[in-house]
Amino acid sequence: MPRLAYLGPEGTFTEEALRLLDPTAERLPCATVSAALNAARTGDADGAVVPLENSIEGAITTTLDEFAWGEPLLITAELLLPVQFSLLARPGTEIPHIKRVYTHPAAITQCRAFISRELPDAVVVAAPSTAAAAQEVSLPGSPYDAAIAARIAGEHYGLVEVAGGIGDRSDTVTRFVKVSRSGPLPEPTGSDRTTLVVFLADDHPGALLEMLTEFSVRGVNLTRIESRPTRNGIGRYFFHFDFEGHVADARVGEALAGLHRICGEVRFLGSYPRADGVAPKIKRGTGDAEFAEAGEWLARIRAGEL
Ligand SMILES: O=C(O)C(=O)Cc1ccccc1
Repeated sequence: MPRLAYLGPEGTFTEEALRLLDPTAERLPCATVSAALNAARTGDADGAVVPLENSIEGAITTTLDEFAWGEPLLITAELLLPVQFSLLARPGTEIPHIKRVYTHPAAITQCRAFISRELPDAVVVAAPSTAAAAQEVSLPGSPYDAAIAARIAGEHYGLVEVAGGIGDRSDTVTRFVKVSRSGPLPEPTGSDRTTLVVFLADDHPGALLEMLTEFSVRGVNLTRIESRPTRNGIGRYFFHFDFEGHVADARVGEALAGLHRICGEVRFLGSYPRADGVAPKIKRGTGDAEFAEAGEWLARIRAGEL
């Protein structure tokens, strides 16, 4: 039974994602995304589950930066989880009494309309996770009056639901990934995604276009691109890419090799099955058989066969 670290404590959305990704895993709650990833790196856990992006705010930048700067990890699975938020408080609390709210930053950005409509005077403070916020609010003498978290977190920590379904949209989705310290890579399924971090060799006009061209000429469809600061002064960025396909696909392998030739550093973060099962549309001339046939043709002319 694998032991998986996750952003805890019990009752986080990440725990729900972990249970869906691996129902039999032993669960190791950690206080932060970094701590969960470190547990996977050191071997305290066999892997970790962390949030990567959501459909309202986009990237969870702590996770992106860990993937770029920390010891390398391999993404082996992803999950899309619809999330519903509740306002949770100690029994007897009513909305007019709520002056200090505690929750994870991703929940703050996804419940903005409710907060400004129902709690216009409340101070909202960032917590390490939604369940950590619920746990803190449950303590007698807590400086917070309410937490925003999953309803189940309220059940864990003895809070009542003051309001439910408080997200700005009912169809908000968070994408989680499962990572491990090393391979093997998941086998290609025909509906896969690959994730990379790419640092430029040097800053010059067209550097981003050159990278995108490596994908474009091989018919590789991007599904996410982010720029993050290199921490080396203003105006210096590196890039995260998600795209359709598996590194075992010829067009993806060739795109990676092309990036490796022209960029400063390419960090491969994994090829894994897509959670939505969508298969890529393979453009004419970019299928595995066409790459193989072209390679054989080139070998023949190099051998002097006319
Ligand atoms: O804090 C949690 O419960 C998490 O798992 C992070 C998070 C927070 C808000 C939406 C989705 C994930």
